[in-house]
Amino acid sequence: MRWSKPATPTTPETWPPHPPPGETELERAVRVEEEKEAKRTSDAIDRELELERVEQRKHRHSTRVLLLGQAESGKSTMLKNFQLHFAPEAFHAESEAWRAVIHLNLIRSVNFILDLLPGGPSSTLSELRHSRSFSGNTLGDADSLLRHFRVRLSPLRQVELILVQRLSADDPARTAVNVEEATPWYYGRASEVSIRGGSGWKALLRRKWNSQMGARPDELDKARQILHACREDIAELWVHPDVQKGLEAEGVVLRDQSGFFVDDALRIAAADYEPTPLDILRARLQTIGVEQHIISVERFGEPSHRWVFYDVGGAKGHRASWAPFFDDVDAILFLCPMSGFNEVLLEDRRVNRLLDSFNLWKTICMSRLLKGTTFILLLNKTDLLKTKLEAGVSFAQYVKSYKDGPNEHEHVCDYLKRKFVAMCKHNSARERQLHVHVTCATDISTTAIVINRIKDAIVVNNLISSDYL
Ligand SMILES: Nc1nc2c(ncn2[C@@H]2O[C@H](COP(=O)(O)OP(=O)(O)OP(=O)(O)O)[C@@H](O)[C@H]2O)c(=O)[nH]1
Ligand SMILES: [Mg+2]
Repeated sequence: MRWSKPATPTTPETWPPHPPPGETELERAVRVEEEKEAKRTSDAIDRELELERVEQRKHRHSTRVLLLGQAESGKSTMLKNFQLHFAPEAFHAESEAWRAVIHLNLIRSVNFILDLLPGGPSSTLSELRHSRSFSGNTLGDADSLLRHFRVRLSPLRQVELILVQRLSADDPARTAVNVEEATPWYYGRASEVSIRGGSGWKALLRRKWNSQMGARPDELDKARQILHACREDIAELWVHPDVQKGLEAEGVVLRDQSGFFVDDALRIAAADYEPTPLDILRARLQTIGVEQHIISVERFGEPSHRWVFYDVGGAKGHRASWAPFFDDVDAILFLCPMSGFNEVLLEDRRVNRLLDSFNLWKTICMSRLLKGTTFILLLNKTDLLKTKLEAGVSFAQYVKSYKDGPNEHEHVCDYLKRKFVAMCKHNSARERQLHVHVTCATDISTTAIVINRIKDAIVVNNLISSDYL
């Protein structure tokens, strides 16, 4: 907020003014009180102005970027890439915290499988049908196999509880039970991992145990030991033909879901597991609300440049909290997951993902607050788009305006690029800087190239708008 100081009634040399001649005792008391009040107001405004100046001095070398896009478009993953690129030491220092998220991703997938298959709490009315078709084994065989895994892997429920408690320990309102409420539960999906509050949870996992945290000092170690003891069973469960058939019968492709680590269970559940940068990029942690992340560029012998990122929750219920951040950013990074053309939103299963991205983009372009802001559009998840098209999923079947365009990756990317650029032109109040990149946010080396281009585009644009160029 900007303050302007009200004009003082006299020049500073004559402040406070001389007492008027013939002033009574009462008039004097009133005048002195008024002068005191005026001084208090003036001092308060001076303090505000000074604070603002300090803030401006501090932020002179900051670039502020707002990440926008629907849930699971890859915003937080792109942010991790910026961290890895600009501040690799800080990125690596956080890998221990990410280990807990990766373990939780893995455990939730396993518990999801056990709950979904016949006999589990989430199995549906079709249970009987699937039990019968469960591998062509007799009903008894299938039942006893699943019972065997459920018993062997039951300690994972406790590990899940410990990790959730530990990750959400700074937020008393969010317990292991209501942490689930952040995302609507959907029958065919493993539940989300979501924690409110920026990067505070990372510090929590590093910090030594204290009595308020609710987890005993050895509990994280214990959780890792239990997971380690279960790893052979997890791997066995996953490759078992009955389990694969059961998931297929339910129409669940677990590999396509965010935070899928079951293929790597033996490595990830190993006692000495250290997450790789790629593991960290693949870890899924749903963003709740708006998180501010400050990245200080690690460069020796140069003054540090700061990047301030606002990473938002993309699900429909979180979008109302985006607008207050619109008027104070240098660039918008908008992500559209191209592979979503044949998917629906998790929070509203009537809405196609690509259509939702189009509508969001249109709304952002039309925003008056953003009329002068540089836009960077990332057409993300290009790898998944390619896999889908190569597997024969028809783009034109879902996007009617594509008509009889070739079902090839390059053509589809080109089409989407043209479509987004045209929407931007059509809906922006005035001409704006728009940079478009096709990305795979889980590919570190290609994303590094894109990040350098983004950096150049934002820096040049800032120089232009500050009249340096
Ligand atoms: N294969 C593939 N996976 C990706 C890509 N980009 C992101 N992901 C994965 O997609 C999942 C979701 O990404 P996030 O970055 O958490 O999505 P988000 O936009 O921050 O989602 P919200 O926080 O819910 O708004 C993560 O597990 C990522 O690893 C990509 O280009 N290719
Ligand atoms: Mg996110």
